[in-house]
Amino acid sequence: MFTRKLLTLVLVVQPGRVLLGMKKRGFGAGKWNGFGGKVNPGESIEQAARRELLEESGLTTNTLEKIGNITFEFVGETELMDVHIYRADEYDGEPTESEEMRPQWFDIDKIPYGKMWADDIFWFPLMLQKKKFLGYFKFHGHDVILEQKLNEVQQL
Ligand SMILES: Nc1nc(SCCc2ccccc2)c2[nH]cnc2n1
Repeated sequence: MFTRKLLTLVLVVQPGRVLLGMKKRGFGAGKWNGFGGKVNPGESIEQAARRELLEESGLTTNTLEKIGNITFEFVGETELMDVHIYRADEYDGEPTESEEMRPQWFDIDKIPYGKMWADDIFWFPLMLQKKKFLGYFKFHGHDVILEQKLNEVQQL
């Protein structure tokens, strides 16, 4: 019996570069990732994505575009992670370090996949091409992918 936990992830993309944050603590600590986290009761998923982006990076955006939805299963855990992924092509503010994240811009051809979640190398190219996708990744621990599905879709 699986339950699902709603989570958000926002990638801020500018021509030729993407903003990532080094997660300083908690889930995924030590990996570069987009900005995101939990959806609070009474909050829409999009509102939660905006809130986490502001809390973790200091940025706001008018252009949050839903680009993907990936479900993560971790062997031995009965709670699936239902991650709703957004792309922001514009932003206001300055990337600011928070308790959770240390933001840094990366050239598209220098994205540090070796220091990111192992699934990212599969769907980042779709995200960067503004394609929409649905995915499922089954992890053993935090580093080994046992099974994966990833399909481009026309609408989410
Ligand atoms: N890129 C990526 N991100 C996540 S978790 C993102 C959602 C999240 C969860 C908890 C705190 C903050 C943000 C992943 N999990 C497994 N593979 C993964 N790939």
